[in-house]
This record gives sequence, structure tokens and C-alpha cells, in this order.
Amino acid sequence: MKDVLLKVENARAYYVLEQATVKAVDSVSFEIYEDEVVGIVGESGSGKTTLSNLVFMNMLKPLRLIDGKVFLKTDGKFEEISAMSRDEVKRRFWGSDITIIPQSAMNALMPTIRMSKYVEHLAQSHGIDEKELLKKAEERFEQVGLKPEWLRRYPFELSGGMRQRAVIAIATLLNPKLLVADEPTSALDVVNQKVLLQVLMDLKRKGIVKSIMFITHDIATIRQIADRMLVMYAGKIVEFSNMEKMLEKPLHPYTKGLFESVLTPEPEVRERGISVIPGAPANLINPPSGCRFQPRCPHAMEICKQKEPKLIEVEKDRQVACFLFQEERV
Ligand SMILES: Nc1ncnc2c1ncn2[C@@H]1O[C@H](COP(=O)(O)OP(=O)(O)OP(=O)(O)O)[C@@H](O)[C@H]1O
Repeated sequence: MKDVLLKVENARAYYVLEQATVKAVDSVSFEIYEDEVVGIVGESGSGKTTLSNLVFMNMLKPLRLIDGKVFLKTDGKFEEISAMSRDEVKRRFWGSDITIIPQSAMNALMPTIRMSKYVEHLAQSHGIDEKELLKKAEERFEQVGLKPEWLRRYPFELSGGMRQRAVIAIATLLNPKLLVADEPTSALDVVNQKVLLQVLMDLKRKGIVKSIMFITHDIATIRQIADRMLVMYAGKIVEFSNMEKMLEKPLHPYTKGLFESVLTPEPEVRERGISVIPGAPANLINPPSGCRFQPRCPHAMEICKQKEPKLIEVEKDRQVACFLFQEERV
């Protein structure tokens, strides 16, 4: 039995705007185990970044947790972080239990602030001795392949790949249990992408971080590092399975379409050829009835328009939300 680190139960996170509500993450339930890498994939706008804000309880207007619960295991017991204010979650858990490398993190660093300043801020906000944390940051810089003295540099004095590693080094200084990385490799060249993946896996191997949620469009990247893969479509989890099993035989028609629509060096996927998923992504203000993928699904049945399929375990380590794999059919 694997130990659960983070648990999301029936959560709905919507962008509540004046004119409309965007159902970006809609009734999702899942668990992240200790000591695993979960890859999160799905087309643009499917809710991946919103999902990462949810596990982090980073609910900033217009994003709101409409329903559901999020639990984080800390000191051996579950804390319901969804019952706390963002400030409380930030103060008690960000950096120390859960940390995020947001999209374009390397470009978000202020050009006029030396990187060491971020470490000083971190020390102040957690009541840690600044000198001690700066020393630890120098060591961590070395671990991620940067010179310790570069900690005193301004961000623009480092290349994009180096900046990204600097962000990871600083974000993981307090040895968080869960690292959420939102497309950390997308702006990097192939060499720097490889280095970054090695850095992340090294942090995990050394136990500096226990688990990683890695958001990407790139299935080939996920293949290299993930134990499980979570596939999102239009705010829903449509499949969550063991990586190898999913690559060998994707179950959900969307996962299948996704694999077939990407250029990939993976032999299993390449053999099936390249094609495109017909139709347009679902509208999240007014999503289709039943299964959100049914208007584009080549296997859609009557029940798919009427009822929403639940995400259920159809075999060991394989969860899928599709009536093709459930008893209930019309
Ligand atoms: N601040 C916001 N206000 C209103 N709608 C938003 C906001 N941020 C995101 N959305 C909408 O929520 C939905 C999910 O967006 P999200 O960024 O989570 O998707 P994503 O899968 O991470 O996309 P990408 O791969 O492009 O980053 C999209 O329809 C998006 O337009």
C-alpha cells in the first residue's frame, strides 16, 4: 500500500467572472503518493495550471474553490488545506511542504534583484537564520550545476537554462515534500531540457523532494521521468494510469487521440502513426452535456451525451472515465 501525500476530493475550481463562469477544474478527485512523479498532460486550456493552483490552494480572484476538499499530509497526518485561507496555507506549507515552479518562472525573476535576495526573503518568512540558508543555497546551486558565487548575480547574468535551475534550487531549499513544476522545460533548448530533467530527478533521488507533479505538453518528456500520467480534458481527469501501461495501450479515446496527434520519438506511439483529433476543444463556460469529449469522440454512444462517466479503476493502476470501459451502457 502506497503512502498518500496529497488528496483531492471532488474539487471544483472555477474562474468566476462578471459575465460568465469558467469551469476550469470540475469535480476532480485524485491522490498523489509519496515518492512518485506524476506527469500531467492535456491540450492548452484543459485546466492543468488551474489544477496546480488547486493543489497549492493558490486561489486568487477570479479563481474560486466552489466545492471539494484538498488534504496535505504533513508530520504524519492529513491537514485539510482547503479549509484554510490562502495566507494560512502560504505561511504554514508553501516552500516547506509544497512548492511550485510556475510557468515561465525563469522570466518572472526581477532583473534588479540579486538571486541571494530571494533566499533572504525565504529565510525571513520562515524564521530561519539568513546566513545558514544562504550557505545551504550555495550548496544547492552546486548540486544543480551552478557556481555557488552565482547566487549573488542578477538573473539577467545567467542563461535561461541556468536561471531555471536557480529557481528550482531556491524553491526547494526547505526540502518540500511535493514539487509542482508547470511546464519547466517548455522554453528551453533540448540540451537544457535534458539537464533540467536530470536536476529534478536528482533532487528526488536524494530525497530533497519526495514527489513531483510535472505539467507538460510533451509526452516524450513525461515518458522519461513519470511513474504515472494524469490526462486532463476540458477540466476533467479522463485517465490516470501507470505510465508504461498507458503508453502501451491508452484506454480513453482522448488519450489515444492525444498520443496519435503528437510527433514523438517513442516507438510504441510512433508505430500508430500521426493523426488529428477532430473538432474543437470544449467550451468551459458552457461545456457539452454528459462526457465533455463526446462531441469529438469517434466511439460516442447515446449514454455519453446523457451521463457523465466517473473516473473509476478499470484494472490495477488504471483509472479511466469512459463508458467504453464501464458496465453501464445504453
Ligand atoms: N484568470 C483567468 N480568468 C478567466 N479564465 C481563466 C483564467 N485563467 C485561466 N482561465 C481559463 O481556464 C481554463 C483552464 O486554463 P488553464 O490555464 O488551467 O489551462 P492549461 O491546461 O494549463 O493551459 P496551458 O497549457 O495553455 O497553460 C481555460 O479555459 C482558460 O481560458
